[in-house]
Amino acid sequence: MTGAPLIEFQHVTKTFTGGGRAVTAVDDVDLRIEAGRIFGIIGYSGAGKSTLVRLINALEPVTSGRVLIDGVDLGTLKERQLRQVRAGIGMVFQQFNLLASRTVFGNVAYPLKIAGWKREQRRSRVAELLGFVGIADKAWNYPDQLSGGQKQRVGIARALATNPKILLADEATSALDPDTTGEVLRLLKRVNTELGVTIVVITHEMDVVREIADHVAVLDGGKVVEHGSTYDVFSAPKTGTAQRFAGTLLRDTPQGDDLDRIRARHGGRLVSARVRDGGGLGAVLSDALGRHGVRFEIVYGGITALSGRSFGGLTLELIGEPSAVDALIAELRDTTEIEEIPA
Ligand SMILES: Nc1ncnc2c1ncn2[C@@H]1O[C@H](COP(=O)(O)OP(=O)(O)OP(=O)(O)O)[C@@H](O)[C@H]1O
Repeated sequence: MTGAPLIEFQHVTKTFTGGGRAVTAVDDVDLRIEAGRIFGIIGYSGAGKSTLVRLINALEPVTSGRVLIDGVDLGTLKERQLRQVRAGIGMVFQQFNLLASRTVFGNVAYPLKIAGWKREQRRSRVAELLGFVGIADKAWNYPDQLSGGQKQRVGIARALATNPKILLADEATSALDPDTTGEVLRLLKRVNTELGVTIVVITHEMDVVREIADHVAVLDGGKVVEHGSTYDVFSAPKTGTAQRFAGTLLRDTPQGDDLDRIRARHGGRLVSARVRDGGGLGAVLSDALGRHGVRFEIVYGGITALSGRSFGGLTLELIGEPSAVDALIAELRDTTEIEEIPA
């Protein structure tokens, strides 16, 4: 996975004007999405996620900057060439957007028909796709006879029909219950690993990012405020927005009433330490504690995994001579992200 990114934003701004006012939905975004990734774009409502997607599939022109797909600047293309680019990009929607008057087969065959596939080719391609998404037995059902999860499987099969390189999933699981969400996310993962499709997942749900995204960008007010590997961004979030999203995964530091209750029960000094994969906090602690003659008790904590790597926080009560506790904290600071909770 080297070379030019499959999708690249270079200083992209998108401003909507109308009714005498201007809204900058995407604000000077620089972003590279490499081929083969499942890339999450997370942000609250109004952050500019849908606009970003519409710029990728050239449904909207940029106001300034460049969007490149496979190295080609979309701004330089004529409408006919843009249609070709769009044909290489599949799209999955929150509300599925299936044609109610057509069967499952008819819905999945539709883009093939438009692309001029012959009847026999269409038949075998649709059969193959329905098998892949696991609803071959529903081919002759209509959308209103399907569950939400089944409808989204149809949506995914339809999006994949013409063998796109890129799949854009805009809140694709937001209308589904947690179990069904899990099934659809596992299917998207197979689309990525088995078919090699690069997936851009737009979501406001941290669970979706955690489940499938290997890389992520956090969008806020039209700007990318943090981006990187999902583990790096959410195990050590820097901005308030990323911290709030990370906080929905794990409560690892005591706050408010929890902290008051801990204080009431523990008279010693309290420190909170970050736990990071490979950080070796346990070994560092036991070694330093022994040497300084300080005892400890774990009073609060949470550890979870992201992309198969653990992170979290532990709050310890340190019990010992004040000078020994000071020396211990000073020593731990060299190797560990540790903070004393003020009394
Ligand atoms: N066609 C448009 N005309 C005017 N303003 C728009 C248009 N599309 C989006 N906006 C504005 O741009 C901003 C970003 O909207 P966008 O839909 O991209 O955000 P979002 O993160 O996808 O939010 P949501 O999750 O609520 O859809 C909002 O302030 C929105 O009102």
